[in-house]
Amino acid sequence: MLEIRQLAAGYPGGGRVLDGLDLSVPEGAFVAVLGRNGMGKTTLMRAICGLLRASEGTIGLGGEDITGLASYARAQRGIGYVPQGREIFGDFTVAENLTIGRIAKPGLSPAVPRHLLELFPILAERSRQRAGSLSGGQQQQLAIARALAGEPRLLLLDEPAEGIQPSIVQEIAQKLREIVDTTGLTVLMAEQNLAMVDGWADSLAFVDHGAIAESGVAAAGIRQDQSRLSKYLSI
Ligand SMILES: Nc1ncnc2c1ncn2[C@@H]1O[C@H](COP(=O)(O)OP(=O)(O)OP(=O)(O)O)[C@@H](O)[C@H]1O
Repeated sequence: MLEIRQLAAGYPGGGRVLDGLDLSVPEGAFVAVLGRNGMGKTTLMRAICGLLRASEGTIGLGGEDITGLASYARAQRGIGYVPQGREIFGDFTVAENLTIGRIAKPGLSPAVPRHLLELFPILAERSRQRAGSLSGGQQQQLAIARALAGEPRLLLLDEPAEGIQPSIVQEIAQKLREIVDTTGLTVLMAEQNLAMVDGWADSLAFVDHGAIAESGVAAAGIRQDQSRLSKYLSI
C-alpha cells in the first residue's frame, strides 16, 4: 500500500531531518513507527501526506508514485491524517467537525455515515456540543473520526496517545484495531506510548536519526523487549 524509498526531507535552513528512509506498509496492516523525540516521526508523517516536500526519494501509494503530488491530491487518493495535537476546530460543534471531514474530500456527500457514530458513541451523544469543550481523549476520538469521515485508504496518526489518560489510550487503540480488522483500512501511526501499540499494532518500525533502523518487529510483547526499548526509546 505504502512504499517509501530513500526518502530525504527537512526544513528550510535546517538541513535534512529524514535521510535515506525506507518503509513498506502492506495493505490492511496496522504499523507503528516508534522513536525518541526529534528523531523525525512528525516529519515523516508530514512528508507522506504532502505537507512537506521530499528532497530525494520516492513515496508510492497503491502502486502510484505520489512524491510530487500536493497534499490535497494525496487526500483525494485516500490519505487521511490525524496530526499531533489533534487540531480539531474547537469553536465548531462535534457534528460540524465531522462534516468538515466529509466535505474536505470531493465527491462525498456531507452526511456523516451512521457506522462512524456507532463506532464513537460519545461523539453521537455530544454531537451538538462545542468540540473545544470535550476532554482530551474525546477530542482525539473526534480527530480520528473526522479523518475517517473522509473515507481514507491509509490513515496516518501522529502520537495519538499524547496527553491522554491510560484507559482512553486502550479504548482508542482497540477501536483502531477493530477498524483495521473490519474495513481493511491501512494504519501508520507514530508513537512513543507502548500501550497504544503493544497488543494492537501488527508490526513496529524504529526510527533513529531520520532513517528506519529496524522494521517488521512484532508489536506484541514490545513492552518486555528491554534491549530495543533502551536502544530506540531510551527507556
Ligand atoms: N518546522 C520546523 N523547522 C525546523 N526544524 C524543525 C521543524 N519541525 C521539526 N524540526 C526539527 O526536525 C527534527 C525532527 O522533528 P520531528 O518533529 O519530526 O521529530 P519527532 O520524532 O516527531 O519528535 P516529537 O516526538 O518531539 O514530535 C527535530 O530536530 C526538530 O527540531
